[in-house]
Amino acid sequence: METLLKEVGLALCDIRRRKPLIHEITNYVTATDCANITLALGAKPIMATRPIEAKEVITRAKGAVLNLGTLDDERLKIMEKVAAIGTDHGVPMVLDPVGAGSMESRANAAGKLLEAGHMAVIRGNGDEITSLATGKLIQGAGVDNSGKVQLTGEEVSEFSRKLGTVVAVTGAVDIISDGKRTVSCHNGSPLLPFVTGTGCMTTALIAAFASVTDAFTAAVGGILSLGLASEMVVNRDPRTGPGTLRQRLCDCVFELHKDIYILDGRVVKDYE
Ligand SMILES: Nc1ncnc2c1ncn2[C@@H]1O[C@H](COP(=O)(O)OP(=O)(O)OP(=O)(O)O)[C@@H](O)[C@H]1O
Ligand SMILES: Cc1ncsc1CCO
Repeated sequence: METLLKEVGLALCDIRRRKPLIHEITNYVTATDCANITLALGAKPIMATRPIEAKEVITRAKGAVLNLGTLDDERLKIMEKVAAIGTDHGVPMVLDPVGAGSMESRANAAGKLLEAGHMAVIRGNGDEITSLATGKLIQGAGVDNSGKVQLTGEEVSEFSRKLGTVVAVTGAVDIISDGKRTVSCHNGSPLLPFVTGTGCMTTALIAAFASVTDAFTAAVGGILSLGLASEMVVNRDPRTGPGTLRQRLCDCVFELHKDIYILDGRVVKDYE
């Protein structure tokens, strides 16, 4: 585990040295938060959605986010195009299947993107990942984690092999698998679900890490970065509520340093 956490720390240094461009096609609810947290980590976000810009941006990017949060038909077409071109150019892409846990139309859209290109990582909550891997929708779930699905490391590993990508399931405990290695991350704060877009922000951080390291290390790095930053915010001020947490998350991501993962990261090998 020490090696993995050291790799994450080195990847953070690489991001800060190289300042990789990250093409983020995300939703209008959380776009600003995603852009700011990407900058706070050390990468450079660009939110480009005009059809004519798709090729120009994805071919220059070192990583990409495809987030289904506020999807429309035109945006889905652009994402399909970006998924295909990004795959041809070897750009690591992270799919965030927002809402695919409860909406058939979103699950279908996610399926189209998985056909259009190769995703380095799929990051979602338990509802979303279960729906993509099994086709089962979770009744009544919205875009937020319903908490009804508690996946095991074995299941996430199986989903990773089935979907052919690294799968990162977030929640109170996060589980990450590349089908061979599976770990669980135990950092974070119970306040995080009260701030919309913390999943979207995690996905943006994973894409930044994926631009400098392998997909599995990237998923661990993005998740730990958000979790550790949230702990820093809450530990410094016991009166922290959702508004303060949102405001201060970027400050604490900005403060992260290479050794923090090994010092404070709570990561456990889950299943092989
Ligand atoms: N109860 C909790 N305790 C600690 N950390 C949590 C908890 N719930 C979620 N998290 C963390 O919050 C972040 C977002 O995870 P979550 O599963 O809530 O995403 P999401 O449902 O996709 O969010 P959104 O759609 O609002 O972007 C992750 O980094 C996760 O580790
Ligand atoms: C609330 C909400 N609705 C669509 S996207 C989004 C942000 C969290 O994913």
